[in-house]
Amino acid sequence: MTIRETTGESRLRALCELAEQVRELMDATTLTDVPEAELTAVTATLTEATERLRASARAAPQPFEFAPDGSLRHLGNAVTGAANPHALPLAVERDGAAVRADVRFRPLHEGPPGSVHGGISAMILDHLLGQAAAAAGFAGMTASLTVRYLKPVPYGAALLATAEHTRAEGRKSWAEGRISTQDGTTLVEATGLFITPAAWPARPPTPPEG
Ligand SMILES: CCCCCCCCCCCCCCCC(=O)SCCNC(=O)CCNC(=O)[C@H](O)C(C)(C)COP(=O)(O)OP(=O)(O)OC[C@H]1O[C@@H](n2cnc3c(N)ncnc32)[C@H](O)[C@@H]1OP(=O)(O)O
Repeated sequence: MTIRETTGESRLRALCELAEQVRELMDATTLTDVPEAELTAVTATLTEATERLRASARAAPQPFEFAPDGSLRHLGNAVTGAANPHALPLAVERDGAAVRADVRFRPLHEGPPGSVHGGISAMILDHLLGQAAAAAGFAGMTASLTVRYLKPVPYGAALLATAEHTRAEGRKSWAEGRISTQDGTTLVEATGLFITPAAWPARPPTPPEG
């Protein structure tokens, strides 16, 4: 894992703006109903744009790094990374060994008709539980994740994802969390086991946010 000090904040902001535009593009692609000729024309435009971006490419997404304010961030993360178009991106807030994030899924995340794919909910919970473990000082890799799907998760609605660290034993630690509606109805809940790899420092720095 690479941790470096960030230079080129202005370029990083431009990269995050590009990623946000790509999210808009993905939404538009999922929902578009324009005629075939327009689809073909837009595809040609995007093919050209893709080649322009590939003119100079790195081997991996943006790494863990220290932001100018000293916080640890991971702009390339698939769940929280503002520079990764795959990410919602989730803005995780920490309160002791508990974390929370507002979530609004999009039609792009559809699994069953009209609701969110279960794997997407699991991904969000995996990350939240992992951050709760890290917030408690037990940053690690997910060893197991148990997800219980209680009610379909809607897209388009303002939802809340929360998680907290529950206990630790050596390099193993456990966390639990849930995705709920604003009125407190739990839609999905999860428990996870996180293991700090033996090769990691005993207590890696705890990330204040995504
Ligand atoms: C430097 C800066 C850092 C900053 C840091 C910030 C972090 C910011 C957090 C962000 C939050 C991200 C949250 C998403 C996190 C992912 O998505 S991680 C990606 C998905 N997970 C993986 O890829 C993990 C792949 N697996 C592995 O790498 C290894 O199997 C593991 C999990 C590290 C364990 O390997 P290991 O340390 O060699 O384990 P090992 O010594 O064999 O066993 C240790 C103990 O754990 C038990 N165990 C091992 N595996 C399992 C298992 N799968 N199930 C149950 N028990 C198990 C063993 O039985 C043993 O138990 P005891 O005998 O001690 O009682």
